[in-house]
Amino acid sequence: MWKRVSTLSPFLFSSKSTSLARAGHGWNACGSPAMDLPFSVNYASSLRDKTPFITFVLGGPGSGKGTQCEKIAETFGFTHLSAGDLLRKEMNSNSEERTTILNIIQDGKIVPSAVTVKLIMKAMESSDSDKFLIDGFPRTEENRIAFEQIIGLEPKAVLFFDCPEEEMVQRVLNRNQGRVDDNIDTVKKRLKVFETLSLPVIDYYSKKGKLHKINAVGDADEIFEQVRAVFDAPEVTI
Ligand SMILES: Nc1ncnc2c1ncn2[C@@H]1O[C@H](COP(=O)(O)OP(=O)(O)OP(=O)(O)O)[C@@H](O)[C@H]1O
Ligand SMILES: Nc1ccn([C@H]2C[C@H](O)[C@@H](COP(=O)(O)O)O2)c(=O)n1
Ligand SMILES: [Mg+2]
Repeated sequence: MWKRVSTLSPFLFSSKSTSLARAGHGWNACGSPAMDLPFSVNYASSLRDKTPFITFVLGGPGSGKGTQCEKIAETFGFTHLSAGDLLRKEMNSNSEERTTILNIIQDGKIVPSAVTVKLIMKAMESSDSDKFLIDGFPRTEENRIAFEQIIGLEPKAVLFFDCPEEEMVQRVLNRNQGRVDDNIDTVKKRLKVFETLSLPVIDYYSKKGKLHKINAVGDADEIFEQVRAVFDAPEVTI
């Protein structure tokens, strides 16, 4: 059963739109926690009524999150939402936030949570699914807290793809999908951000007993067998 973790603050129910300028209040691109959400949303309550099955998918850059999410979605019927893909789509739109998002991604940093959570929530709201894989989120404690405050739900399970840095670097540099952050300078920065800001989130879910650590080295199909065991286990009833 889903646990509702917080009462939404009154300011979540006004009708203002978001902008990175407003998001700048109380938040920063490096992920320092701030509790005072800078924008307003009014669609979280319908999401909470759906009480969807949420799995967060974590791991460093190039650890194979996207690759494994595709297999999980196909096998177990989850809807795959990649936070990075949602941000790239926003970056390539005529959104007033596109340049700021581009600069943050190119610099290997983390986009303010207000922006990312809003994109995830919109995607969840516009889907009929009740099972979501949220790939690459939460990347920071700030991300995690913002999701809890705005959506009021916790993940049922958290996957962590554990991969050595050298392997991640090689995979990213060989990816060849034209991503602005697939270069050695940005990858080094992303690895540092992963270590300083994302590992504490992984530690948080480990302490809560929700973390499933997957050895992300080897053939993608072999890795998926470890993932399959997680979703086949009786304690993770989908
Ligand atoms: N087990 C694997 N062995 C070798 N290469 C892999 C493996 N899994 C994925 N790859 C390749 O490594 C690259 C990175 O994989 P993927 O995009 O799934 O990682 P990611 O964790 O989503 O990365 P990012 O956080 O940068 O989005 C891709 O080119 C993918 O095809
Ligand atoms: N929660 C997130 C997820 C992603 N981003 C930004 C910064 C990442 O380097 C970039 C690419 O994400 P990926 O496709 O690797 O998951 O997108 C973020 O700021 N916050
Ligand atoms: Mg990815």
